Amino acid sequence: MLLRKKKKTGPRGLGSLIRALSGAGFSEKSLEELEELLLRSDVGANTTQEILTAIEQRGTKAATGQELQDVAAAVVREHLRVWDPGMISADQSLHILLVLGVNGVGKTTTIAKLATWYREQGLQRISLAAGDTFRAAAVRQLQLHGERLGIRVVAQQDGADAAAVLYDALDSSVAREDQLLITDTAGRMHNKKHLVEELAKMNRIIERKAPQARVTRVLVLDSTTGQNALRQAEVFKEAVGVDCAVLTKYDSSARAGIAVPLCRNLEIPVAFLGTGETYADLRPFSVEEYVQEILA
Ligand SMILES: Nc1nc2c(ncn2[C@@H]2O[C@H](COP(=O)(O)OP(=O)(O)OP(=O)(O)O)[C@@H](O)[C@H]2O)c(=O)[nH]1
Repeated sequence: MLLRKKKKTGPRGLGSLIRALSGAGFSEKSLEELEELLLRSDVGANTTQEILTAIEQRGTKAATGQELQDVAAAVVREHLRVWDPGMISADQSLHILLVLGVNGVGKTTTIAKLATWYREQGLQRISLAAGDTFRAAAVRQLQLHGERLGIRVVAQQDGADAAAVLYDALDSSVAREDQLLITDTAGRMHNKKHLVEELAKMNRIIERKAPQARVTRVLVLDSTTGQNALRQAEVFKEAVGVDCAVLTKYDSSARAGIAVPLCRNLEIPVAFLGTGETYADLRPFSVEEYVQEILA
């Protein structure tokens, strides 16, 4: 695990398709092809239409390929939102990341990557809490990451109450003066009532144990799953609220456009992109880089 680095594939061909519309390259067929590729890349129907309209308004006859690409880039750029990971820094007191997401999206790996990233930013006291007690394997997996990274993991026996894990973790995090506590949560999205109750319970415990702590709800989404990921975001946002998202498997997604509808339709800013399977494969979300890559 966490050894292979996957090749980047990209959505892609979007940029060359747009550039090729310039001058004599324009045809209804090539415009349709572009529409299809935009939709397949998951940027969303409204943004797809906006890009097509902007290109037509710019006029494909006179514009260079690069100018058409710039027009498309401007549309995409306008909708993107960033959550600044620098909001958590070494000179602040306890910040709690509640990590949300359904099983299989890369949640556990992302927690390990976040811990690695923040440690590299100079945070010295970081703990992890194995709050996905619904799945025994998730607890073990987090413990393994913690052992490999030399980062403390608070866990209880299988089937323990997630809130009890957080209770313990907060006790020790406050005592150790942790700067960051990253808490896994169970991702049973199909049971919205349970999701709400679990998060409400966690919030009450934080309120009681660490009222000064700042809390950020991070939703982990698998960027290869397109509309599914958006649906998950919708449910989590409605049930418990979401402050920012991490999009995993960006490296292996041919359609990584979901940051656009995520920001645009659900108003969830993106914090990081997961770019591979090693601990170092986490990149703060940059609008410019993303726009360049989507339209490469
Ligand atoms: N290529 C790639 N793989 C990733 C990324 N993030 C996670 N993975 C892989 O995705 C798989 C699932 O990741 P986990 O962290 O186990 O996912 P989880 O959400 O805890 O899901 P379960 O453990 O299946 O419930 C693992 O094989 C990870 O190595 C990423 O950004 N890029």
